[in-house]
Amino acid sequence: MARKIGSRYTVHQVIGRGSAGTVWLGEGPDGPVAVKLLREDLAADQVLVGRFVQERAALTGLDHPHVVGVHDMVVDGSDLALVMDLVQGSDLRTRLERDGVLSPAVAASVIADVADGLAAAHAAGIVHRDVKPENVLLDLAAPPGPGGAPRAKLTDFGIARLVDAPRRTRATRIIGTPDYLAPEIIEGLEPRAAVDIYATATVLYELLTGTTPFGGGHTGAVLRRHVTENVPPVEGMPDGLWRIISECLAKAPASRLRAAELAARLRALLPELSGLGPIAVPAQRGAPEEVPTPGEAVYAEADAFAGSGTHRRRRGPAVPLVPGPQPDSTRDTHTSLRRPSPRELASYAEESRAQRAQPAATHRRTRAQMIRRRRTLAVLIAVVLLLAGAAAAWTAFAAEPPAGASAAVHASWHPRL
Ligand SMILES: Nc1ncnc2c1ncn2[C@@H]1O[C@H](COP(=O)(O)OP(=O)(O)OP(=O)(O)O)[C@@H](O)[C@H]1O
Repeated sequence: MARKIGSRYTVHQVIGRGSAGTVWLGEGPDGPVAVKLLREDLAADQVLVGRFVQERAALTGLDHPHVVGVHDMVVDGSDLALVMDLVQGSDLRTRLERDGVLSPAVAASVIADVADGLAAAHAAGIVHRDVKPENVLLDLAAPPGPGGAPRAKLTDFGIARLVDAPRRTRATRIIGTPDYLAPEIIEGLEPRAAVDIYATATVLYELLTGTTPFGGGHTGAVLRRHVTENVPPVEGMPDGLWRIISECLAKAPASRLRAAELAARLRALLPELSGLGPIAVPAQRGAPEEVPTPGEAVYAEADAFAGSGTHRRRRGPAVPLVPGPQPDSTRDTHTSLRRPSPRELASYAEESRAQRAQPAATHRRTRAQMIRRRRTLAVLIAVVLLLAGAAAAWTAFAAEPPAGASAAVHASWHPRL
C-alpha cells in the first residue's frame, strides 16, 4: 500500500517498528529511502513538532559514514516523518540475538565505527542519549571492515531529545533505556557527551558477553547498580578491551574516554584481537517476566530520588501508527514508568544482590561454578583411572588376585560421577 509523505516521498511497506514510530521503505527524488513516521500521539504534540522543526538543521546536517544520514524532516498534516538513508542490513540487536556473542575483533570494529559516528555528532554539539544495539544498523551492502566485521552506522540521533518530556516536566523526567543509562542521568544531571560513551561501552560489553554489565531484575535495581556498583572483571576478556570498558564505565563522566579516543584505542587493539574466538559464556537464562528487555526504551519520571512514587511497568506491542504488518519483533514497545522512590531503591538493593544475575552476574557465578565442577570432575576421573590402572596391574601381577577388585573400584566411583 503506497502512501504519500509530504510532496516528495512515497512509502511502500513497513520495515520495522520502534517505540517512537514505524519505519517504512520509501522512495524520494534521489532514490530509495527509509522513512520513520512518528507515532500519532507524538505527531499531535505541538511542543514536539516545534522541537522537530528546531532540530531540523542539526539533524539533517550530520553527515558521516558511520551515522545514518537524515535527509529531510517532514511535517505534513498529522504526519511527522524523518527521511533517512536506507541501510541494507539488520540492526545490531538482531545480529546479537542470532549469534549470542561476537568475537572480540568484530565487536571492537563495530564499536569503533559507532564511536567514530559519535565523535562527529559530539563535535556538532549533538548528544545521542539512546545508544543501544537497536540503534546500530549493520550496513551489509558496504565492504566489510577488518576481520570481515560489518560496517556499523548509528541511527536515531536526537530522537530521545525530540520525544523528551515537555519543558515544564523535563527536569523531573529521564528518557532512555535502563541497561544503558549513565549514572549521572539517573542522578538528574543534564546528559552530556559522556553518557553516550557509557552506553557505548555497555554495548561493547554486551557484544562480548551476551549480557549488559548492570542489567537484570527490577528496573529500580538496574538504575541503582548504575549509580553504586562497579562491574567485576570478566574471565576470558582480553585485557586491552577490559581496560577500555572499565574506563568508559567510570561513574565520573569526566574520567571516561572521549569518542574519538575510544575509536582510536579500539582500532589500535584490532591486530592483537584478530583470530581470537568469542569469549566462552554459558547459555543465558531467559529474562524474568515483566522485566524490560535490555533494549526496551523506558520513559521514566524522575521524581524517584525526590519523593514517593508508584512503580508501574507496561509491556506490549507498539501502538501501530498506520495500518501495516504486525511488528516483526517483540521488543518494540513504548514503556512508561515512574522511577522508584529512595525507599524503593533501597529495597531493590536486596533484590539486586540476590538477582544481579539476571543476567549479568549470575552467568559469571555460573561460569565459576562450571569451572569448579569441571576441575572436580577431572580429579575424580584421574582418581578412577589411577585406581583402575592399579587394579589392572594388581590383577596382572598378583598370583591369585581377589575376584571383582576392578569392578568393585568402578562400582564405588561410578555413582559419584
Ligand atoms: N535507516 C534505516 N534503514 C533500514 N532499516 C531501518 C532504518 N531505520 C530503522 N530501520 C529498521 O526499523 C527498525 C525499527 O527502528 P526504530 O529506530 O524505529 O526503532 P528501534 O531503534 O529498534 O527501537 P526504539 O525506537 O524503541 O529505540 C530497526 O530495528 C531497523 O530494523
